[in-house]
Amino acid sequence: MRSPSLYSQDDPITAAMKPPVSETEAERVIRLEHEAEAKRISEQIDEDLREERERNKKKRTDVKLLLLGQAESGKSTLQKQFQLMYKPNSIDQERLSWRTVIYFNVVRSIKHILTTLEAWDDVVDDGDDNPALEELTSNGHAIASSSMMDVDANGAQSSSNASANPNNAGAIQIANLRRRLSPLVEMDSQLADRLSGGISVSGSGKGGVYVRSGWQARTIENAIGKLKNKRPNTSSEKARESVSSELPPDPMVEEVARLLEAKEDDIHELWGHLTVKHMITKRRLKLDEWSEFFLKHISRVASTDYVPTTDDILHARIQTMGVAEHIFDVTIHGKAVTWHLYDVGGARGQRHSWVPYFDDANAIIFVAPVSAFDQYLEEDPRTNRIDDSLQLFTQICSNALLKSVHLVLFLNKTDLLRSKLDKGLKVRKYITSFGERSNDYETVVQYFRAHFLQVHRRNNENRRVLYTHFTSVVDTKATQRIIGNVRDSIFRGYLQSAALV
Ligand SMILES: Nc1nc2c(ncn2[C@@H]2O[C@H](COP(=O)(O)OP(=O)(O)OP(=O)(O)O)[C@@H](O)[C@H]2O)c(=O)[nH]1
Ligand SMILES: [Mg+2]
Repeated sequence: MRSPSLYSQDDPITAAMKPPVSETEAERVIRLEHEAEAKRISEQIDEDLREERERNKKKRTDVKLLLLGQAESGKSTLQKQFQLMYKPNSIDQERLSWRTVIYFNVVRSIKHILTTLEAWDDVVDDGDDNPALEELTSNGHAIASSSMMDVDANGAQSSSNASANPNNAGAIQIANLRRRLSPLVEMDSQLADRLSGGISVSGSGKGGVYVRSGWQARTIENAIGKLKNKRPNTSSEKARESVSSELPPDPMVEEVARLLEAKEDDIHELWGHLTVKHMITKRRLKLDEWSEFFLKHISRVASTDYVPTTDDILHARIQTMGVAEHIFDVTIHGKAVTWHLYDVGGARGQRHSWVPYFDDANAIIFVAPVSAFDQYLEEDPRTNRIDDSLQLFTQICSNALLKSVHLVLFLNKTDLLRSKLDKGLKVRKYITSFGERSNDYETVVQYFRAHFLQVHRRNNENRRVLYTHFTSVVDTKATQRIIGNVRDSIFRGYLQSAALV
């Protein structure tokens, strides 16, 4: 028996496909139409399959990088550095939306200063340190924020504090400043609402404001436009115009800008006031790094045509809620690689949202702020921040889902550590195990590094390498160099593991 060939007349398929002998012209046209449609569908399927193959191929060159670490460790700031390096235009596009955050940072800082001063009756009494009050303000922004409520609800209380010390000129000056600054301070909750989109998250310590991924796009719609109809005559006006929009300005944000300009002298006076300086020296008033940064630059920030600089954006503070994905196309040694950067919220209440991202992560940068040896968690004021970082790092190193992930450790905020040590802060006062070691920068960073290395060693069944870097992620030049190194080493590790699959 002959086996049927493709051309064989006996081939049942060919036979079935053959047009009937009695086919009319009209039937022939319909048949050809059907055949053309079938061909189109078949080609479409082929094309879909080809695209899917392409997508899968691309997927294989996608690198997933998680930024992990406690709140305020610097993850989002590091993400901004990636953005500056690989998508610089996007920073320009969202530049104006950072104005709202920076205004919020300034208003919150002023509120925090005034509240803390009020807790001390607006005076520094060198001879009479009240241990109860010291306890109240030294350890807790949370405590400070609860007394903030009293100020808001009862503004008159501030002047009564001053009248209780009628001979104290400083207290009267501060009471007057509090009264004059109150319209600005009262904008705090509206700014918070604008940024969080009205969502409040419990357990955010000092009343922190969380933003979800994509908040820039939402706030930028409200933040642009003020000078739209004016001819640009300064570089900042030009910068505003470069972000074109037909959307109207946000009257609330413009009101804050107007108040800041009107109150600039008062803010200067408060920031330079002797009582404030004394409170800082005596560590009764603890200011966050971004508070100091923006209060030092208040003349610039308070000007009506203020446009945040890149340095301002790197110093701005807004808490991340959940997990924000950022995608960058990076060419490494001539190969196009898509990087997915996951910037997570680091507060304890946010950490549960990290786990779904562990499954297919290629690499982790764990960010630990080494300057935080004298600081405690917002969420739990009994836990020292370095302790929390070490505990969290232990969990990451020992997590079974992450056991083959490339691991990088950033010992961050080294600039702030240096300045704290220069001011004479003693590590052993907060970390007793530091003992009698020398309190200089090199000894301190190596001491902290050794602790992280020990955690890694004890949780390292797979003998994976830990890459450590001392960083200050607000320093663009240094950070971008480190990002380049990290990128290459992650990619090398990625290629090796891909080759094993
Ligand atoms: N001086 C200095 N400031 C830093 C450094 N790293 C971060 N900061 C500042 O610290 C603040 C907190 O940084 P973020 O990047 O928002 O912290 P985060 O880890 O994203 O915090 P969450 O989103 O709450 O988890 C910001 O105001 C940053 O500008 C640093 O190395 N040096
Ligand atoms: Mg963040």
